[in-house]
Amino acid sequence: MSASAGNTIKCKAAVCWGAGEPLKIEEVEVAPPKAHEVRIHILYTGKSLRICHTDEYTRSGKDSEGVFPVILGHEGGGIVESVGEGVTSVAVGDHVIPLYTAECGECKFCKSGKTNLCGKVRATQGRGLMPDETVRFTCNGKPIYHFMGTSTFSQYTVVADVSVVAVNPKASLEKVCLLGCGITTAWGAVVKQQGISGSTVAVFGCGAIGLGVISTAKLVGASRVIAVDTNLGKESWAKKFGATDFVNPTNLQGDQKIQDYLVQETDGGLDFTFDCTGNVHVMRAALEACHKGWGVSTIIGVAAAGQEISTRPFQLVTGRTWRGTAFGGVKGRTELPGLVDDYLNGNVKIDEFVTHRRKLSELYDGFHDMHTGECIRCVVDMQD
Ligand SMILES: NC(=O)C1=CN([C@@H]2O[C@H](COP(=O)(O)OP(=O)(O)OC[C@H]3O[C@@H](n4cnc5c(N)ncnc54)[C@H](OP(=O)(O)O)[C@@H]3O)[C@@H](O)[C@H]2O)C=CC1
Ligand SMILES: N[C@@H](CCC(=O)N[C@@H](CSC=O)C(=O)NCC(=O)O)C(=O)O
Ligand SMILES: [Zn+2]
Ligand SMILES: [Zn+2]
Repeated sequence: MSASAGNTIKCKAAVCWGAGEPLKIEEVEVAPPKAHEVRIHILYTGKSLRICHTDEYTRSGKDSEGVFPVILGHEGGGIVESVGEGVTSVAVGDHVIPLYTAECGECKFCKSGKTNLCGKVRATQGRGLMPDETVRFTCNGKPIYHFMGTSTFSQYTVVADVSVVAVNPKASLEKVCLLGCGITTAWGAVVKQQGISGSTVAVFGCGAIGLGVISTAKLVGASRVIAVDTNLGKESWAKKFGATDFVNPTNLQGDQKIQDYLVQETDGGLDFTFDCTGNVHVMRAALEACHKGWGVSTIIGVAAAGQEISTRPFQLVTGRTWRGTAFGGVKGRTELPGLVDDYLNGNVKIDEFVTHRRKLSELYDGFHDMHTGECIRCVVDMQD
């Protein structure tokens, strides 16, 4: 047991006090873990300079589940500081990755074998609470909500035991923290679909998610991988990660739509497409760029509250499939240790995604940097 076990820990965290407000570095109190909870010393947390779009989306007030004040962050790596009663899956000193998609192994979802969407803690998680409907964070006496069951923008966080996995300590947490979201999502979105080997693929949006989809599609043997992005600076990134072609949809002749261009360019459409933008118009284009009879389009991007997708039902009647994925369909506790080993063996790229590093005190600066479009992933050193 560590010396701090059983005591409240005072540490620094980036707190968002209200929708649309900046993050403020504050001293917070982190209560000890209750039964079936784990307190983690977070060493690194990842973000796009967009802080992984999803944190920014909640900060901005566009998330229908957003609650404030809150400690955001969901792509972290750390070391278990203490555990509550009944925790058997991780121990003090383990190197761990918090999981925003829990895996209890016992609920209807987990037992179905059909999905990674565990139901055990999702309802309380969506309300910013621990499973017992209370919070472990306070700041100046005020309770602070949790985020996605992880809250990695704090030097210490508390998570449910079903929401954390121990990984090989030989892997640098500075790198594998990124498996907490983006890279794993992209990897799973590709490897969990049959038939991508030998097929044509189009990837809309070349941030970390899109680049991860491109590199995994290449890895599994896709015959052609077309990257689509409005940001010209992404062409060299897309090619570096394995894209065979790059198209800027704003540079097409006349008023040609990107889906029409792609259908023409690929003799009837793509076998597989992926939306990695979160833009509902792009999602439609990605579906309509699929080949009649068999094309499959996967939505990965998260759209703001109130946004809806649309297309002519004829697109589906004529054999295209529209689907989506959360955390790439990956079951975190079962599969992340293997993915970490794949990284150590050189079979999964992580280092190539890291374009920026920041100190905790600079975490919010990243929100400004995000508008430069130069960042793929930024790793924040939470001790600094
Ligand atoms: N389903 C899941 O489990 C997960 C979903 N996500 C979601 O995935 C999405 C992508 O995340 P991330 O890669 O970090 O985001 P980024 O913002 O880093 O990347 C998105 C890319 O798409 C480009 N883009 C914007 N508009 C268009 C357009 N109309 N056509 C083509 N490209 C466009 C952007 O260009 P520019 O920079 O110039 O705007 C940028 O290059 C987000 O919505 C995120 O919330 C993330 C993780 C997990
Ligand atoms: N609260 C949001 C939900 C946004 C969302 O879809 N999140 C993804 C992960 S995005 C990571 O960067 C996800 O896993 N969804 C499944 C889930 O159970 O939340 C909203 O209400 O829009
Ligand atoms: Zn479950
Ligand atoms: Zn994310």
